Amino acid sequence: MPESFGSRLAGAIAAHGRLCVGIDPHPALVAGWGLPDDAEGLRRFSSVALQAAVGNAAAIKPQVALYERHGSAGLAALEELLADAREAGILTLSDAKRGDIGSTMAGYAEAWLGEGSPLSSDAVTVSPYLGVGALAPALELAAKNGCGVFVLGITSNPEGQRVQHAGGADSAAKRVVEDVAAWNLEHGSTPLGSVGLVVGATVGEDIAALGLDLAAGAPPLLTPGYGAQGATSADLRRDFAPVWDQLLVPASRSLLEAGPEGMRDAVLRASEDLA
Ligand SMILES: O=c1ccn([C@@H]2O[C@H](COP(=O)(O)O)[C@@H](O)[C@H]2O)c(=O)[nH]1
Repeated sequence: MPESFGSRLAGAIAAHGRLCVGIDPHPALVAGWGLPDDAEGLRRFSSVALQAAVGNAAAIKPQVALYERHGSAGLAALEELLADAREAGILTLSDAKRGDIGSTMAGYAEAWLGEGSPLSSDAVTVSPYLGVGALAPALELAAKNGCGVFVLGITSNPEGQRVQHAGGADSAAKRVVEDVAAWNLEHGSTPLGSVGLVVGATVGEDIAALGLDLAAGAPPLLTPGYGAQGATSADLRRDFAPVWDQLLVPASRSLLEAGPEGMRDAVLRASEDLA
């Protein structure tokens, strides 16, 4: 059996800290970096962002949508980034938010977690709207290949609440958290589970309100919202204190806005802020 993703992630956090560098080639950022908004521009953008992250962060998180804008040429740039990151020894978490019925989910799983697949990543984000059970092909392939899956729990955007909080004390979000805990408890949760949750840094106060037990099954917690969306390290320390060791904190625009020359320093500052 390969080393589990939970174990690999815990090792990466111990070695490089809990920052995850988001690589989001928004058109305005690409232009601000003096690059053309085409596949070649994305390639150069990704390469500089990767170099800023290597050795200074636990993982990178490319935002797949922003590569998909350029069709197959954009995805080729993403494939190159993933290969370069693998070569550099930094974990890759592709933010693709995939989700479908089980038989189709198997296709997504092969694409993002399959051994030797062009877009193969260490982990991928998935949506549980069709049921956590429908994600089984991804969870199973991840376990087989030593990869990880991050399931949307409570997201950082204000619009998420209407769906995710639905059900009150037995909310949709709570059921997702419970299903992820059950999977990790059955398949391994030491030092961390290999199935994680996305829990927005901006909605940390909702954890208690919804009665979410984020410690059960030790899911890694990806907490978008730190930086550009307004959440601070103080917010994270207040709301996530009992599960601090499970945190993988992504930041994209707040690092990328520093530009190609300033990005490495921005990464170092954020990493220090989260230490
Ligand atoms: O709940 C969620 C889930 C995913 N995201 C993604 O994270 C980054 C955040 O970027 P910033 O520039 O650091 O705000 C982006 O790729 C989102 O699609 C999220 O924000 N919230």
